[in-house]
Amino acid sequence: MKPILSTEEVVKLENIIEREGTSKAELMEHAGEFVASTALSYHPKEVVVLVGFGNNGGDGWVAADILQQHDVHVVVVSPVEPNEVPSALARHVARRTAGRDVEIVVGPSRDELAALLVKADLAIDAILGTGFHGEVRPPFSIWIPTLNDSSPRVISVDVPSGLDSDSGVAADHCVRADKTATMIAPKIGLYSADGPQFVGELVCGELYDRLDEVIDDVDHAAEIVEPADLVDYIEPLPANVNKYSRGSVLVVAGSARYPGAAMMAAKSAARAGAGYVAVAAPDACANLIRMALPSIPVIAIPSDSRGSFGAAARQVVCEIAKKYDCVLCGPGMTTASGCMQVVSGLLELDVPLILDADALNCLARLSIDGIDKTPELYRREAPLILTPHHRELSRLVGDVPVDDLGTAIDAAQRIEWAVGSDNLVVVAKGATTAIVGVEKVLIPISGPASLATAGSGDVLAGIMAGTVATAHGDVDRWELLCAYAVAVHSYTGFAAAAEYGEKSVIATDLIDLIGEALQLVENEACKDLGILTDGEAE
Ligand SMILES: NC(=O)C1=CN([C@@H]2O[C@H](COP(=O)(O)OP(=O)(O)OC[C@H]3O[C@@H](n4cnc5c(N)ncnc54)[C@H](O)[C@@H]3O)[C@@H](O)[C@H]2O)[C@H](O)CC1
Ligand SMILES: [K+]
Repeated sequence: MKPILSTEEVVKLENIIEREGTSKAELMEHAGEFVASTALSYHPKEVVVLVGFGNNGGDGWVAADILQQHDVHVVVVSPVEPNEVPSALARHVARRTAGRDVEIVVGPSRDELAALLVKADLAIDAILGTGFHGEVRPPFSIWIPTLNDSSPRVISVDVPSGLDSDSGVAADHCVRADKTATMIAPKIGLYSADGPQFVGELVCGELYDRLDEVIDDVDHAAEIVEPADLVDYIEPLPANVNKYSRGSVLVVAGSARYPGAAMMAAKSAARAGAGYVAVAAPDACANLIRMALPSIPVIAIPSDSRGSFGAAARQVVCEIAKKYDCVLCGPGMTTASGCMQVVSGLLELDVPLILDADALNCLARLSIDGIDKTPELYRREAPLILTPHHRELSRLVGDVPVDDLGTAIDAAQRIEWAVGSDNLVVVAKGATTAIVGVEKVLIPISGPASLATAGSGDVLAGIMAGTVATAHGDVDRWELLCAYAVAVHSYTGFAAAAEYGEKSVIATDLIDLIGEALQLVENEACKDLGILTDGEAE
């Protein structure tokens, strides 16, 4: 796993590295080398390097120097003369670069800058880095839109200029990068809020060869899960299994209004590998589900007058649920009072439980001012996985706003820390999904925007249930298991976008591609680990 840091932790890490004997000046040299090598991979002939007042600019001055030594024609665009750069570290490298054969343009007008960019085939954005806050001031408020309107490829140094490296909020003017070359470790803002829209492809330069020895001396805002980290969950199906030993799932879901959600979740759980999946649905929609899913037994549960779980549902559902390896509750269920009772009953059972969709809304309603204020509601011995999107997560914590990765992690941690159990995982779904455990935050492989379609969450919940059931409780880290399920869901998105076109994917497409997605995750893991698959070995 690869750590993601807050800006504060990056600064702490720089100080630790300095105490270990590598100065900030040396780190700046390495940062410039990394930017230059990233640029050289495009074989540019004419490069414009835009530098700001601070150390981000310093990285740019170093890169300009190296590129020029590789026979690239370089123009550095600076707001001030090299001698007047305020940061001492950056001033030192600016003067050095100025002493070589590099063209320097100080304080160009908008038109002069545009003319320089027209001639270039690559631009390096070293205007603002982690020191940026607020709104962009002149001259950068003129430079940035001019750069965004120009044609060359753009590499941003550390963060796209104008992006807050912690919140990921983009200022009115923010560089839209093709590639971001970040330093030491990715900053959390690159994944949060507007970050993913501006970052382009992300590459990271470690800058310090003993980074592994010091990286755990600072807190990690999150960790990126790579395919190789998921290898423990990739296992062939043993020959001697039966349908029950493969893992069983009970999907407690559906209503007369939303029977489809139960169907999609159940079918997804089966496609994800569970050998026996059953649905417990209100009798008002049980027949409909039965007809749609011939391979899945459907247990009819007493309904209320509107076709949701009724008052007698809790006892019936809980009696059945005890027998399964995993229970998934919520898709299409509504928040009728019978549903709230079903949720509170399932929470009391000793069975791995996933609460999704309306089960989360029921849970929110069972508390008064956020579930974190009444942890006894959801504290349990058996594993509990909550899979809220941002609105559901906000409701769970008493309507505290949740609208980006940072606020989602904060809200999920409130829920986690109120209970403090290793068996509780909050999968905070969003453009970037965060899997929040009591100690760690994991960022699994993100899927394409095609996944933002109605029913996609039901498919994820089903994949999650199938994954939990097939693990049979033999799980060291529930967060990592959830990361596997999210990765599989992400790959169904890639496979479906390739098959149907990215705008045309609908949730039912994803279900039939779960098998392909399981294989894609396995292939990526093998690639990461340098293991040849059978096909490649032949
Ligand atoms: N992380 C590392 O280990 C390394 C990072 N390096 C690079 O250094 C920058 C951070 O440098 P710093 O000098 O702290 O900040 P910046 O260069 O981002 O900017 C400071 C500069 O910008 C001005 N400024 C701030 N806000 C605004 C605004 N709203 N409008 C206009 N100007 C603004 C401020 O006045 C300062 O002058 C990091 O990102 C890396 O690129 C090291 O080089 C290597 C190690
Ligand atoms: K930058």
